Amino acid sequence: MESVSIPAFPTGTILGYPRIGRRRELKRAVEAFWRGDIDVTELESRARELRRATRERLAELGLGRTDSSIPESFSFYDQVLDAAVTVGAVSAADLDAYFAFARGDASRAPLEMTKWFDSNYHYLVPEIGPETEFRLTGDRIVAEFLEAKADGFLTRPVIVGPVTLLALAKPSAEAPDGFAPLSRLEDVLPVYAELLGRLRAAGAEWVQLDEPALVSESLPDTADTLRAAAAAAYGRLGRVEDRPQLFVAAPYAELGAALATLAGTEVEAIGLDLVRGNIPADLFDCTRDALKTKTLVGGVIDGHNIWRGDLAAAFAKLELLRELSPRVAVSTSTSLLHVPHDTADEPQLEARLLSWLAFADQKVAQVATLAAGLERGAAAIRGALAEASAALADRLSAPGVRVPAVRERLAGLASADFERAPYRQRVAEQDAALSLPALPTTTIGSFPQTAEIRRARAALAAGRLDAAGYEAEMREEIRRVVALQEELGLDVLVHGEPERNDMVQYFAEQLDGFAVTVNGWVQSYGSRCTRPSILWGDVSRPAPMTVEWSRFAQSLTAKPMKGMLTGPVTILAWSFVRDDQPLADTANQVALALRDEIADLEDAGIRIVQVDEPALRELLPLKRAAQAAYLDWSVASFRLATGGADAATQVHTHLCYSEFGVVIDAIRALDADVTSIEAARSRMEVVDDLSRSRFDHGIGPGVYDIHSPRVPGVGELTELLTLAAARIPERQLWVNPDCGLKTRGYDETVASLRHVVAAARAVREHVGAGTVGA
Ligand SMILES: CN1c2c(nc(N)[nH]c2=O)NC[C@@H]1CNc1ccc(C(=O)N[C@@H](CCC(=O)N[C@@H](CCC(=O)N[C@@H](CCC(=O)O)C(=O)O)C(=O)O)C(=O)O)cc1
Ligand SMILES: N[C@@H](CCS)C(=O)O
Ligand SMILES: [Zn+2]
Repeated sequence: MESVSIPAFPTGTILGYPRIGRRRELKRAVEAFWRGDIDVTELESRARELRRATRERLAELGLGRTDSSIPESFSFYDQVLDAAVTVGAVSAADLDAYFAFARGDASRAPLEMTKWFDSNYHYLVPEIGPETEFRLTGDRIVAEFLEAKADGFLTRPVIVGPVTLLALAKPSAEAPDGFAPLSRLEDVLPVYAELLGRLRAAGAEWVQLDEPALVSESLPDTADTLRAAAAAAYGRLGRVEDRPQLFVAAPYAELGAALATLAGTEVEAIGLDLVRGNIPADLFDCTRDALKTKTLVGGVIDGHNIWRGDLAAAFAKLELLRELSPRVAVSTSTSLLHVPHDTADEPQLEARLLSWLAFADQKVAQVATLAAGLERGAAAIRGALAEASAALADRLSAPGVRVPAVRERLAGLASADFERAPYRQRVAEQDAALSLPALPTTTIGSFPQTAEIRRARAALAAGRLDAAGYEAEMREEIRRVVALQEELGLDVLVHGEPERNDMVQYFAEQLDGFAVTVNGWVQSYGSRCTRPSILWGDVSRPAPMTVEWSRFAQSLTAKPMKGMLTGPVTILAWSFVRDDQPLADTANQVALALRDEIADLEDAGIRIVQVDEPALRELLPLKRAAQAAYLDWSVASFRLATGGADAATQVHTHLCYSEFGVVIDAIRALDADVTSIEAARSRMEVVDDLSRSRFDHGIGPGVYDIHSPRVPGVGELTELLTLAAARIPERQLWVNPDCGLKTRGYDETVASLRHVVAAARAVREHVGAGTVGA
């Protein structure tokens, strides 16, 4: 390519934008399509309108219309599934087939879903084996580029890069033991090459390839293997003739040694996460020389959090980056997928708090400001930098940010506050208090959140229903759920969590130090969204949060009713958390609030309390060097939350949505009396990990996957339970689904739980007869 014809990388850009829609238009459209209320033409038309509105909005906020600065990052469900479809690893001829991979249908189970790096976004895990045939099958990425072009935009197509796609895939059922999907790199590269050619032919000047796998040390492939793959991939793609310029983005952590690898390839631009990572200082001369020819895209605006932040410091990082290359651009550290659209949608928040925040649209504007600084010099943006600094100073010193009583209580903690009575003593006291059968059956907490429940909550918020009316409806629901569980024959009951909009937001709404949003939706997976709360100040509990619901539920049954709390790590993981003090301190503040709640639950006669920590694995740092310290404080905060519980109170915890092998020791260190854990999709693999680590507390490996409407048969449940019973001593084994039932309907829930109880009874008889594992 002639150097004169190379289009420059835009000075300011973002790695991606929320795609669910400012008012969750995409959620409503795809769910309407799934229900059969709209047809595919209507779905496509609504999606097109959403993409059009997004481009217009981004241009309005300061990104260029025709300079490739607007990323084309739409997806109907998930970007990993999209990339797998594009290269033919998953063959989905139409949207029905596409959604079937995500949600399952009569003929197939859904693809596995797991956490996207250390975020609360979940991607679908493609299955790739030696038999997978790669060919360019999906053309949506080209079509969306052309659609934008027809609207007068020159956008930048975005796709998950080949290394990350393969590194995140799992071996197909046909693959031999030890097979690594990344071994198919050479076969998938021609497809990416062909795609690049098509995009160039369509007029694309830059393409963004997302390669977050390159920053992770937590994937099955080692960092060395991933780097070698990147060298091969971008060596090969760099040589494609007549292609767009390549922008390889590496969000979520520091690129480290992989920066030198990318520098040694033909890619034209490299995206660095400068929120999580630093500008490398110890580079070899050859890398320094190579980087001088690249555009370095500094991800200095945090895509993962909602603070307005220190804009002057961000600009200083860009200036430092200029020492490595004369071509520097500004970007977000990650896609803005993880943050809500616009602070203007939250007029109910205090103006002072609002002035500290930047949601996606404010971050785009920040990018535009810093780009102006890069182009015209710091003086041109001095005012904006000073305003951001003033807001930051205000945040750090505002009332409520540091509350002396909270700090004194934390400072007074002793090691005994993190310890319960010895486990053997607890077992004896709990056995006497609870008299449970062998292999007790239970559920994880939530029962289906029906349309009626959500309507009642919406009516309460709109003032169409008063608090007493709302409470009466929730009590009625709890009555129904308790009666149902009695009828099903479950042993440990739950109240069903109908009163909770979300397992984190519900608590945030009642704790001091948090604010919650009304429209701050963030995609968690597919059409499912959450409104992460904003943890801005010192946390304390003005009043009990769950006690009256649990007391009421317990009054309806003689069986033990589990109190249900969300643990400190998960409350942090699924909120936007203050960044002015160590997470460990914030976690302990939340833990103390939960500790008081547990004491109140005990006083109300609750004998089992579950403290959910599904996000324990999610927050694990991607870099190994940081993992031990994280596990120390996260485990400590759980122990602080539960450490005040009486020996006779049975403390449960629940974990889901991740690979747990790497945190097995931490799970043991939580010292929960019973741990329920996702296991069905991996056919109880986690049970092996646990028994290898000599886990001797109670364990409830989930026996069926609640992510699918499919009702598991008694036979398969019995088989899975038998597998578990062969590895876990009878006194330890509990029987439960993988996770809460809030996203399921009642028909499948009742049928599934009936089968679970039947399977537990069948296996109990075998265990009693001593035949399991024989
Ligand atoms: C368990 N998981 C969770 C994660 N993160 C959380 N913060 N919470 C979780 O439970 N991460 C890991 C997993 C998987 N992730 C999710 C995420 C989201 C859902 C889910 O079911 N989300 C619901 C929204 C839940 C909610 O906030 N409900 C509110 C508002 C409901 C609503 O939309 N109301 C309508 C009006 C209703 C009517 O009139 O009919 C409206 O506002 O327009 C509530 O119940 O009050 C979702 O639908 O996306 C599950 C797992
Ligand atoms: N108690 C919660 C845990 C979800 S991870 C529920 O049942 O929905
Ligand atoms: Zn769960």
